[in-house]
Amino acid sequence: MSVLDEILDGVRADLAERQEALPLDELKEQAASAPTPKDAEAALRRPGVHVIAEVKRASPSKGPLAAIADPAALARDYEAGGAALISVLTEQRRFNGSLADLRAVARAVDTPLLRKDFVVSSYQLWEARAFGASAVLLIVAALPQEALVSLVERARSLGLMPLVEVHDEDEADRALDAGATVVGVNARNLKTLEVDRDTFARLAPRLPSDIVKIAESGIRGPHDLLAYAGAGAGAVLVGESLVRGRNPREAVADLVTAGAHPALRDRN
Ligand SMILES: O=C(O)c1ccccc1NCC(=O)[C@H](O)[C@H](O)COP(=O)(O)O
Repeated sequence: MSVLDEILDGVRADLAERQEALPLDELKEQAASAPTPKDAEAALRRPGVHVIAEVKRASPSKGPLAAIADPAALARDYEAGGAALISVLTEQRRFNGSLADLRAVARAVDTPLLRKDFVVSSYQLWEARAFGASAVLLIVAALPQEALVSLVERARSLGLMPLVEVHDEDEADRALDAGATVVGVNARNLKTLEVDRDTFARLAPRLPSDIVKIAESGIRGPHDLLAYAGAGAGAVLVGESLVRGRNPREAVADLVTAGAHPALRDRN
């Protein structure tokens, strides 16, 4: 069984418990009283190469990364550093995240939030909406095509931007067929967990120019952002190097400064 399959088994079990505890109708009522989602895609389409800063406590590849006792305080640092979006990992078993983290961050910042999880059901989209997200991650490798198409449409109908994540050529084609307009290329192979920073440059030419292209994983600092920018990235998604660093606000600001270089301004 692959790491992704193991994660998905846990996600389905946890989801079944939450669905048992809170029927969909009640969750929909909570979503209806949540604030209107922000326009995450517009934030990514502004000139420059943007930073999506991630609240990430642990990962399958590295184990514990950072305690993050106060995710809201970390998110405020990310916002002060200029992050265009903040990603909050809500998967519990392997990433030690939660929907409570998402809610705490939503109450603390104005920056649009990405719910980063392993979405397999529209119930999780309603949760994302109810807990304050403006965007959701949809991983092509985790979804049959029919489900992907339906979740892309449903996310949009709830006002959430679908960020569709791919790892290879076939998945990139599936993302486009599903109507994705924002595509993340994850350099982390979900079978081996190894990071190959050449993946983005290989897949980017396959994605039309009007697609927002996000380079995900393994970004250590401005030099990686600039390399991804050179290969066509409109944004980078960064977790580990921010949560392990000494000053997340400064680290985000350094990335944002690199992404705002005049040579990169007119590319989106
Ligand atoms: O991070 C992992 O080990 C991982 C393993 C299996 C599935 C997903 C995984 N990570 C999710 C992500 O995509 C990253 O959190 C995100 O791209 C940030 O990556 P990094 O900057 O390398 O922490």
